[in-house]
Amino acid sequence: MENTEKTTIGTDINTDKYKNIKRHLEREMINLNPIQRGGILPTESKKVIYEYWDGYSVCDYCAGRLDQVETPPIHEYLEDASKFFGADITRPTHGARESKYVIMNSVCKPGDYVIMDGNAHYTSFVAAERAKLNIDIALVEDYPTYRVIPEKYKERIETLEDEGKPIGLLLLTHVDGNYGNVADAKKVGKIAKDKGYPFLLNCAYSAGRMPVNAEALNADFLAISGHKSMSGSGPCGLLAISNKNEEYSKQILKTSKKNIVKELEMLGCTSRGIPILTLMTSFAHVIERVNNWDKEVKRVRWIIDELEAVGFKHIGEKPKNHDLTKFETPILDEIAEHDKRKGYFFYEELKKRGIGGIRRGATKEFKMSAFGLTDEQTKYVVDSFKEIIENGRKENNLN
Ligand SMILES: Cc1ncc(COP(=O)(O)O)c(C=O)c1O
Repeated sequence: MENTEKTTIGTDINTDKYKNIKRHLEREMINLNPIQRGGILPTESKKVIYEYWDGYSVCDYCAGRLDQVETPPIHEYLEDASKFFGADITRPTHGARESKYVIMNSVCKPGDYVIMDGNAHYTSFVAAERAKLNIDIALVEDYPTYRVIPEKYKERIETLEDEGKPIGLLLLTHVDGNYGNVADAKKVGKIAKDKGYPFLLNCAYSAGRMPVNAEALNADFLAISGHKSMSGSGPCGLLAISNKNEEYSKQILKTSKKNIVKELEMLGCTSRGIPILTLMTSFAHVIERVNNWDKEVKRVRWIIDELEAVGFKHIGEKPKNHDLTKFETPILDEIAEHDKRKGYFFYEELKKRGIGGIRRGATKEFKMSAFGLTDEQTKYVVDSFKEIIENGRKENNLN
């Protein structure tokens, strides 16, 4: 018989505090945090959220698997995404890290070595650890450039081979999250190809901001972040797969013995609501901005020139090729020493001017991005930095 007894589970929990959660950084502010700039939704995506905000909202017409859904046009979107990324097959995931894990867990065997660059993101390490792989590092250049050295991959392959250690995968961070260096993926891909190892390109900071083509870069797989660089609501991502080596795609897309349409690595289905929907509605916007990447590169180079002239030092490769920029800022540090607000003066002065996304209290160095800002906004940001420095100098009698 059905249990109709009334329960009181959870009724003593005060849930009022969850009812009106406000975003700490106001939406109207200019957000300079590099992880945020490529995930800002265009208006068309914001509007569609109202249609799709229920739980499994994209699954109304599912015939068995997420990537095959025709209404909304997920299947078509994934085919178009493959075209856009120069790949053959694309699957939705929950983010770049999940895409990396899928590859590591399916293409490699436990105990294999994955060779990654010295700028690799922590998510590459945790994905490898979870897949029970060993990690080997291809060192990068020292301070202040930190550029990836493609030849180091060759060296590491040869060393591991000499030591009889099994290599399962080469992984390259296309654009790293500390310096915004754009690695020479094509060269690393060529090394992987010549040596016969699969090559995974972590495109969390590249695909969706700048042109990325798996075939042209000799990449077998692209790990793409929807919320970081494809104007998607988090969490979402894509895994783009080249089908040149069918052995790999067979392993990655292996289906369950019991639930025969469900792909194991996707645990059947991945992104099942708003996130995948926003990837689709933002696609036109993403295509347009990728085709305007040259303007973004010009923008960041201009910012660096302007801010180096007032005492900032840009860290990373020169010339700069990506919007994520790291600065050492000794002048801010000097002002902080004298200002009564100490290290918080910079954050507070920026906030007054409607600018956010720079870490609170950071004055020695910080990362920023102006990706997608208008020219007017870019100038406003740079002028605000200059004004804050000038005022700080004057008020504290610094030269
Ligand atoms: C270089 C790089 N790779 C991967 C990630 C993780 O991306 P996701 O959140 O989509 O897993 C980040 C996040 O900051 C990153 O900077």
